[in-house]
Amino acid sequence: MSATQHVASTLQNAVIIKHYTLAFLTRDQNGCNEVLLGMKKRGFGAGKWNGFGGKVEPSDPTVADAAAREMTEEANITVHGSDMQDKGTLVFTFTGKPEVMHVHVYQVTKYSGIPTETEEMRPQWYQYSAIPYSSMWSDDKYWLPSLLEGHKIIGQFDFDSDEAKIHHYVLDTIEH
Ligand SMILES: Nc1nc2c([nH]c(=O)n2[C@H]2C[C@H](O)[C@@H](COP(=O)(O)OP(=O)(O)OP(=O)(O)O)O2)c(=O)[nH]1
Repeated sequence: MSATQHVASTLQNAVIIKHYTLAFLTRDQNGCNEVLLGMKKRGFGAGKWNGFGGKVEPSDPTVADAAAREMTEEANITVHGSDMQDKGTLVFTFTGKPEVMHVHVYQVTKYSGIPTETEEMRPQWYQYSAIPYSSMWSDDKYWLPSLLEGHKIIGQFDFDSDEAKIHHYVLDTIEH
C-alpha cells in the first residue's frame, strides 16, 4: 500500500476528523530563498517554530481562505486564499486520542504588510539552509525540505501519546 493509500484509508476509517491548515510563506531575498516561520507562544505546539495555521472554522468559505485568515491572525500580514498553493496533506494521530488531524498544507508567495508578532506567534524569516528543525515538530524534517524544493507531500505520522515520539510514518513526495 502506498503512503497516499494509507492516508486515504486512515481518513476513511476515522471516527473523528479535525481539519487544520498549515501555510508557509516564502520569498526570494537577494537570490536567497527564505521561509517565514513563527515561534508558537501558546497552546498546541507552544515553544516550536512552525508555519502558520490552525483549525478550519465553519465560517471559512474555503480551506484556502482558512489558511489565509490564520496567517493574517498570526503574523499580521494580508494574504488571499486564492494565492494559496496546495502543497498536500498531512495526517497526525496520537496514541489514545480518537481524533485524526487532517492538515491541509499550503505555500504562498504573495502577501502585503510586514510580519509582526502577535499573541500567538513571533515570526522570523529563515534561509532554507538554516531552518531550525531541532526546535520544530519532529516530523517536519521528513517533509518540509521536499515541500520547499517545490514538491507536494502526502504523509501520515503516528505519534505516541506524549506528542513527541513518532512510532510510525508513511510519506509520498509527488515530484513537481
Ligand atoms: N509543522 C507541523 N505542524 C503541525 C504538526 N501538528 C500540527 O497540529 N501542526 C499544525 C497544524 C496547525 O497549523 C497547528 C495547530 O493548530 P492550533 O492548535 O494552533 O489551532 P488554532 O490556532 O485554531 O487553535 P487555538 O489556539 O486558536 O485554539 O499546528 C506537525 O507535526 N508539524
